Amino acid sequence: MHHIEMGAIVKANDATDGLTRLEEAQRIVLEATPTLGLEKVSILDALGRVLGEDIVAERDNPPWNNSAMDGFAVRWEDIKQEHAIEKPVTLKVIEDVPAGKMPTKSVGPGQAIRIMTGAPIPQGADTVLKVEDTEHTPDSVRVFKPEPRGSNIRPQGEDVKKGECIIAKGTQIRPGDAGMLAILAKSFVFVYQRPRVAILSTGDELADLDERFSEEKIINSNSYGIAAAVQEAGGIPFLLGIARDTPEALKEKMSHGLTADVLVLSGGVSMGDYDFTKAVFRELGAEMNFWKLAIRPGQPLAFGKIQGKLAFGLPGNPVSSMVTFEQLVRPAILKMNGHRTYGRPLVQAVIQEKFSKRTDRRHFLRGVLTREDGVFKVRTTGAQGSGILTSMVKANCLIDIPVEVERVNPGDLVTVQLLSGEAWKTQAEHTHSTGHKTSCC
Ligand SMILES: Nc1nc2c(c(=O)[nH]1)N[C@H]1C(S)=C(S)[C@@H](COP(=O)(O)OP(=O)(O)OC[C@H]3O[C@@H](n4cnc5c(N)ncnc54)[C@H](O)[C@@H]3O)O[C@H]1N2
Ligand code: MOO
Repeated sequence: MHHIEMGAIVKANDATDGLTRLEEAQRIVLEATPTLGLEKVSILDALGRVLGEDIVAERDNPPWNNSAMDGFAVRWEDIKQEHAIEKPVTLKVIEDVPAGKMPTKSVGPGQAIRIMTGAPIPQGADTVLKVEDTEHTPDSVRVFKPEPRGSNIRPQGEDVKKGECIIAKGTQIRPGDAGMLAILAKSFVFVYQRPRVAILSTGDELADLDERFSEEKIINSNSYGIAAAVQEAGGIPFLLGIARDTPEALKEKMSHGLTADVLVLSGGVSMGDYDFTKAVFRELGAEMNFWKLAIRPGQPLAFGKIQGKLAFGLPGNPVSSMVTFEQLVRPAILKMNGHRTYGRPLVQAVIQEKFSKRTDRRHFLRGVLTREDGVFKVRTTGAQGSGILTSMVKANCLIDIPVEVERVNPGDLVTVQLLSGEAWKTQAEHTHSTGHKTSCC
C-alpha cells in the first residue's frame, strides 16, 4: 500500500489552462454565501439542525446526590466491620425512599434507609449498599460486605454544573443533545433557518413525471435527485418544474425561483444552440461566474448572485448535476443553515483497480468503500459516464483523484468522500445486500 506516486506521473505545468480549479470556485461560492438568521423550534424539530445559541445549564444535573443502586443508604462509620462475614453489622431500617420521593428522615448511628436507584441520598448517609450484599427484613438490614466510603452515590452536578456551557452554538443537534436539552428544561431553542432552494430543470427534451410523454422525451430526473440532495443537506427544496428552451420561459421560471434563498438550475449551461442559462443569468442582473471547471464530471457551471440570491446553473447530465451539487451547492447550503464545516467526511482507502486520466481535471469517481480486516478498500462502481446514474445508485463514496494525478494503480492510497453514513460492510456483505453482481429485481 502506498500513496499515489506524484513524481513520476505529474506533469510539470499546470494543465488546467482555461479551466477553473474547484477549490477556487468553492472559495468564491462560500464567500458569496451568507449564514441565515435564527428561528426558535421545539426539541424534536431541532434534531439535525444547527444550534444558534450557547446552551448554559441553569441548574445542576443530577440536582442532588442520589443512589446509583437499589439498596440501603448508611453511615460508612457503621459498616466498616473488621470481618463482615463473621461479624455482620445489623442496622435499623427507618424509612423507605423510592425514586420520586424525598427522604424525610436523616440516618443516625446504627440506622439505614432503604433506597431505590435515582432516589435522593438522605441526610446523614454517605454510602449505599447494594441490596444483594445484605440480608434484610422490613425493619432491619444485615451487612455482609463493607464498601468504601461514598460507594454507589452519584454526586450532585456530576453530569452538568449550573452555569456551564453544555452545548455550544454551531453544534448540529443529535439525539444525545435532544436528551440534554430536555434535562436542562429547554423546550425550545434557537437554530439556524434552513434555506429554501428552488429547483428548475431546463430542456425541451424533458417531461415531468405527471405528464404524458412521448418517445422523444426523457423524464426530468435531475429535479428529484437535486431536491433529495437539498433535503439531505438540510435545505427546503421546491420544484419549479421544467423551463422550455427559450430565454423567455427560462427567465419567467427563474424570476419565480428568486423568491427562494437559492436557485438551482440544471441543463443548458454548455455550448448548445439552446443553452440560454448564461444569457438569462446576465439579463436578470447576475454578477456572474461562468466556469469551465477543472473537474470531471461537471465541467460547465454557472454561478452568480441575482438580486442577492445564490443562483447555480449545473450541467444537465444527471451525474454531473449531482457531483457539482456535492462539491459546490451542498457546502453553500450547509453554510446557510449554520454549519461551520462544509465537507463530507474523508477516508483514505486502498484502491482496488487501475485508473488513468489526463492531468487537466480533478476526477470524482463513484466508488464503493468497504472494510476488510480493518482496512478501507475502494473500487469504482463500474462505467463512469456522466449519463450513467446507476453509478450514483451503487456508490457510497466519491473517489477524489487530484488534477495532477495521471494514473492510480491497485494498492495506491486515495482519498474518498463519504456519501453514506451506513456501517462499513465487507466486500462480500456489500455484494450480497445490494444485489450488485447478483440477480436483483
Ligand atoms: N460542444 C460542447 N458540448 C458539450 C460540452 C462542451 O464543452 N462543448 N460539454 C459537455 C458536458 S461535459 C456536459 S456536462 C453537458 C452539459 O450540458 P448542459 O448543461 O447544457 O445540459 P443539456 O445539454 O441540457 O443536457 C445534457 C444531458 O443531460 C440530460 N438532461 C438534462 N436535464 C435533465 C434532467 N432534468 N433530467 C434528466 N436528464 C437531463 C439531457 O437530456 C442531455 O442528455 O454538455 C456537454 N456538451
Ligand atoms: O462535465 Mo460533463 O459533466 O463531463 O459530462
